[in-house]
Amino acid sequence: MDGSPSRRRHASGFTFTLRLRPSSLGVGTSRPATRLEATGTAPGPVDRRPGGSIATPRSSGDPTRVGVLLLNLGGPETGKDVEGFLYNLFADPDIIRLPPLLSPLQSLVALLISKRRAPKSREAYDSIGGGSPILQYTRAQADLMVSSLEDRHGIVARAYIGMRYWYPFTEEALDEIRRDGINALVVLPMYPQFSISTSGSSLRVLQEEFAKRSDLYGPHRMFHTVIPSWYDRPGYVRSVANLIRLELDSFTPEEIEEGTSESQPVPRHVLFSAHGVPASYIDAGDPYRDQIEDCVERIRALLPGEEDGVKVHLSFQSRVGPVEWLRPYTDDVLPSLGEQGVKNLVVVPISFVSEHIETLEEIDIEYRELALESGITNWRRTPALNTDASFIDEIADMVAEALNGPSQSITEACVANNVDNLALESVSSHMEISSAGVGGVGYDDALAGRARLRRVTRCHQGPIHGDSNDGLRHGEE
Ligand SMILES: C=CC1=C(C)c2cc3[nH]c(cc4nc(cc5[nH]c(cc1n2)c(C)c5CCC(=O)O)C(CCC(=O)O)=C4C)c(C)c3C=C
Ligand SMILES: [Fe+2]
Repeated sequence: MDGSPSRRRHASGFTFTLRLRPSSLGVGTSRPATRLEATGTAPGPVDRRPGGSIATPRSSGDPTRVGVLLLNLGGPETGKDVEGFLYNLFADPDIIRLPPLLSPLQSLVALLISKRRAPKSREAYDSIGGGSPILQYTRAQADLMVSSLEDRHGIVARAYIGMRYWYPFTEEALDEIRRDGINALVVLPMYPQFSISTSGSSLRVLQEEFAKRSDLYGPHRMFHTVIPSWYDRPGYVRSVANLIRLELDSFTPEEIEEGTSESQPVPRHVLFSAHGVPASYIDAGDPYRDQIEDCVERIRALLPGEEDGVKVHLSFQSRVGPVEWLRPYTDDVLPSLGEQGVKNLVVVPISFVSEHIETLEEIDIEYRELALESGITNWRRTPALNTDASFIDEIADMVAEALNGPSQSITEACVANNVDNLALESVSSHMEISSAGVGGVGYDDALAGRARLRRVTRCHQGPIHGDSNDGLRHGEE
């Protein structure tokens, strides 16, 4: 933006003007800043219309104060956080959804599973230094995005981090947003592809908070818009492709020769390893697998093809518990590639934009070991995008476009992505809970095996989710 007013037309025909003005709202910057200011003039009740852009709440007449809320999963910072973090994760009905009759037991189920899983999980965190780096990376991304937003678009904004399962929780971020008087909020899940279990779950929390306090978060006080997924953004796709090309180029002529045989004419292989979800989520309308496949295809199009000696594969990692997850599983694909004579492999953690336990431990330690045992001798892994400059600019561009383009409310984003289409229907009267056989998501077979997810069509316009757990959340005072 160049400081001159830019006009946008709402789908409904209402026009308002965004103008840049000097301001002191900059975060972490001492130079003269500019403020995105909306100068919508028409009086009236509410100027956020479906499909319209973010504009100033009419009743206040305040200048627009822009906030960007980055949503992420969160992770334990030390070994003693692990059990509480796991409890919060398994208490989330978007991770384990019990049949309605059993939903009062969600906390108990979460308690049993988190207790059982904690030692193994703690060991994994110990192997990467004792805690998750996800918050540090998200903070760095937030700070750099704020600078890029100002440098590239002249938009001064504050960034907030809302984690789903550990500090700083989304509710804390909302407190800050309110204290800072933010009245135009862009909600950006740090998951490129939408899943009901990740972005959907975080949006649910926001929706609940907004519904509880419509006096604070209603459109007369604060407009919001959501960027539900962004796996198809050319800048993001290019950034990932660039990282892969760097790794592909690092194979030496000797390695290329070693990787070329009669049984394996393609010397270099790329394995996109996406976080899995239970297969039943996809049956219930979770767009995640389609978005992963589309994303991989877009990146593949920017890489050398088979004729240039590169072959691309996709698999799914990190499954938990006894239910069927998206296939093929990464731990099946690695041995299979080894059997096919693959020697040179670049693994790409495709659903993550920062390093954490599932890149640093699961891929770098467990899968690497499996690959080497399987005969894949020359192992590479692309780093997560982390603070990659072109990626940071891309998220800043997304935010700028979201502020100026048609808005999408949380409810609209949830409905468009089938959030709340999951409900468990128990097909058994046998509903005992036992920790025996609980291997992860596995509340035991009595629940997992004899219950199935079914598709329901329920589109809430108010609070989209009334059956939250009992309010007990580990980590909270
Ligand atoms: C796209 C990303 C993710 C999806 C989809 C997802 C679904 C999902 N995850 C679990 C269970 C666990 N996830 C855990 C950690 C974890 N998961 C993601 C991302 C996605 N999860 C991240 C970024 C992290 C790491 C956070 C960190 O600490 O760095 C864990 C805890 C680790 C462990 O004990 O293995 C569990 C458990 C389920 C059940 C699920 C879909 C239903
Ligand atoms: Fe996960």
